[in-house]
Amino acid sequence: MGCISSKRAAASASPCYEYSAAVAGNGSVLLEPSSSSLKKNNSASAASNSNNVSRSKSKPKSKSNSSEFKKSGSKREPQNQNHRPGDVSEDRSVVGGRQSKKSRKEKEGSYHSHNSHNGGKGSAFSFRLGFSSRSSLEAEQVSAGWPSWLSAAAGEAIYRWIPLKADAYEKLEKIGQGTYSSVFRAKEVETGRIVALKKVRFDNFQPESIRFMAREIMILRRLDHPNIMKLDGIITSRSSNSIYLVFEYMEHDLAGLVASSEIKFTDMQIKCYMRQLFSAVEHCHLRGIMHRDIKASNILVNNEGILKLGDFGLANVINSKSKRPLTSRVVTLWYRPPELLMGATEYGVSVDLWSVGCVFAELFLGKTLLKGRTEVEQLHKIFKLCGSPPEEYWKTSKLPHATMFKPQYNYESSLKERCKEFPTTALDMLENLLSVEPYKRGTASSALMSEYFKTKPYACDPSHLPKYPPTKEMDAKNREESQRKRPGIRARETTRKPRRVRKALHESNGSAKVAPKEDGQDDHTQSARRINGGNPFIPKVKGGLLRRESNLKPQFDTVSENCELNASQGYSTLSSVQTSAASGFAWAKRGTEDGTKSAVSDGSKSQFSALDANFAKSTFDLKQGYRTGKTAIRKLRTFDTSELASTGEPDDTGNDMDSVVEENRAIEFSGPLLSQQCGIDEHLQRNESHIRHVSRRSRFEREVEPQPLQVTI
Ligand SMILES: Nc1ncnc2c1ncn2[C@@H]1O[C@H](COP(=O)(O)OP(=O)(O)OP(=O)(O)O)[C@@H](O)[C@H]1O
Repeated sequence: MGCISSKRAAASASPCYEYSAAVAGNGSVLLEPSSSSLKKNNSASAASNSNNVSRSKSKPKSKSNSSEFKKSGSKREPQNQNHRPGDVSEDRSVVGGRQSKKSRKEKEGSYHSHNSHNGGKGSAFSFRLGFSSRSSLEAEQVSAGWPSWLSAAAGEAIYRWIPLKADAYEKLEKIGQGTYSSVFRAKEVETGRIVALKKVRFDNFQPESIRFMAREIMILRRLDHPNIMKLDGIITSRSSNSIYLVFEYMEHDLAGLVASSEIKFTDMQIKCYMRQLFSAVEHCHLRGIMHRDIKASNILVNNEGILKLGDFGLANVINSKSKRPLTSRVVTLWYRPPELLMGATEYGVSVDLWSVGCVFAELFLGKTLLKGRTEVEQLHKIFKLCGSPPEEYWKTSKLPHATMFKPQYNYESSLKERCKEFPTTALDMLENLLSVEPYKRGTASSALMSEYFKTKPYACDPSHLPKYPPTKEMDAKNREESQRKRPGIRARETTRKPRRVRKALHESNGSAKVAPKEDGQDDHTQSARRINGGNPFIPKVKGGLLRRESNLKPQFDTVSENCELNASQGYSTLSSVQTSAASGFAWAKRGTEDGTKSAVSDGSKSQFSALDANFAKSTFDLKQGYRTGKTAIRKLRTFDTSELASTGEPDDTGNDMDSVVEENRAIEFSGPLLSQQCGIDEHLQRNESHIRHVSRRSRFEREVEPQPLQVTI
């Protein structure tokens, strides 16, 4: 296929790529160096080694070396928790030698300590490695300064790079918290440049979790576009169980901007952001990558108005030839397309277009478009907004759970009504993006060529966007927290909104993800704390049914299994709760793991009892969660390896990450998907107040617990 060159691409300064190259890139991800380059590498690393050794010997171990990072003047500077004594000065390969550019070039041969961005077809990343064995590659990488655990599990991801030096950065404050990472602002000592350090931690050096991270790195290295976050390099330590990914620093994320009450985007500004976002998505898709977690908080914006798509932790390579099923447990719930909610295991880039549609609407509305609290509710909201698909769709659908989710009544789309304030061309584009049928969503390229971008008011130039005060999702959260701590406000707010529930979830969870939220609340502070599988609050009943969830990332599934165990111990009666196939939606319960089919109880009554049980169990889990949650997280904070597990080793296509769906996965319902006539809203409200009550009580219990005395030695 020819080169994609258009005014649009030029306008966005997007490089010109061949589609065929992108797709061909899917499979071959490795590099074949010539034997001479191999020799060069060997001698380079030997040189690098001796250099490191002599440096570590000559450099006396000082106190400040006890932290991997240079000490910041700021008192708030977080210390590296994973530091072990001797990390820096005793272990020569703890941090690789990142000398001045010139000497580095001389000494390292073909290694790069930062992103070389040779982007496009010629990427070093996209050839085959010629090492005689994995162990020789490992030896090579270890001598270049990489820890062996990383090289063993993710050699390809770090191929031809050397680690960056930790003490080349001064770590400043924490700026973001993700599911499995913390993000810090930091200063590059030599240049004063501000960067973002994403700390990714692994428990017990599990190869699967390392390979998940490796996939993110490999994908980031494959991408090279002004609207996609650039990975500058990796800081690692031989002994620590974490690494830092170094990114350029971005002042804002869209979640924070949208949440700010002072910011209301104009049409031109929205168009400017959307053009940049579509350009980023187009680049990913042309390079054979689907992001699978597009949401406002993963879209970063700097003070120059440049938007960059970040967080490729769930991204995957598109492999149209592969018959391997994909996991449907991707994309944050509010941005998750209907086919994934219905369990699709074969899907493509159109999942991203749905998410982009949700972000698009959010920019206009100033709040999240579809805020389901459970997968079922999310799908219900989608059908109510976008219309339920025609009969033909259900007849021909191969989606695993399609028959279960088919609504009894057809819904007409209410999108026009809900978005009546939008410009016509924007609404047309939104209708395409939010098509329940994926093929109707078009492509990022077609969106960029749509009438929306061709009509006035045109997109403004990024440099004309206003300079915003700090508005990260985390800033918004902090603002909310400090507001809440102010006396007077606290009492009022706690009676108005069940925040305590979410806080409890947050705390018991151990990671900053929660929660169902109520209309009118700040969406994005919620999204950072959304419900996830690690939350003991989630009522997942063994053997089948209910769960109040879930925009979890797949890596946390195992955590919820642990919680499921806790729950089932004390609340086993709930496992017999049945759902109904009778009204509202055609329910069926999938066989449990041992293959038994559940009986289907009758009538709408059981629908409600399922929902009641769900919420009742939530309260149980909430209490239980305080006790078990943290241990559960600690023990089982591991990745859902379903996409990694099938092969273990990379296959020829390099697409080993992309595979097996959770077999035997119990279908998790949060209650039946009811039509509005069934009064689900009132029911949810009732349950909500029940949760509120329990959370208040449990908080009260916690508060009256005696606090341990502080002992000063
Ligand atoms: N380069 C950056 N510059 C500034 N802030 C950043 C940068 N990268 C990430 N952040 C902040 O950190 C937050 C979390 O980062 P990121 O999404 O990459 O982590 P994650 O663990 O994958 O998160 P999640 O689970 O929410 O997807 C972002 O929402 C953003 O606010």
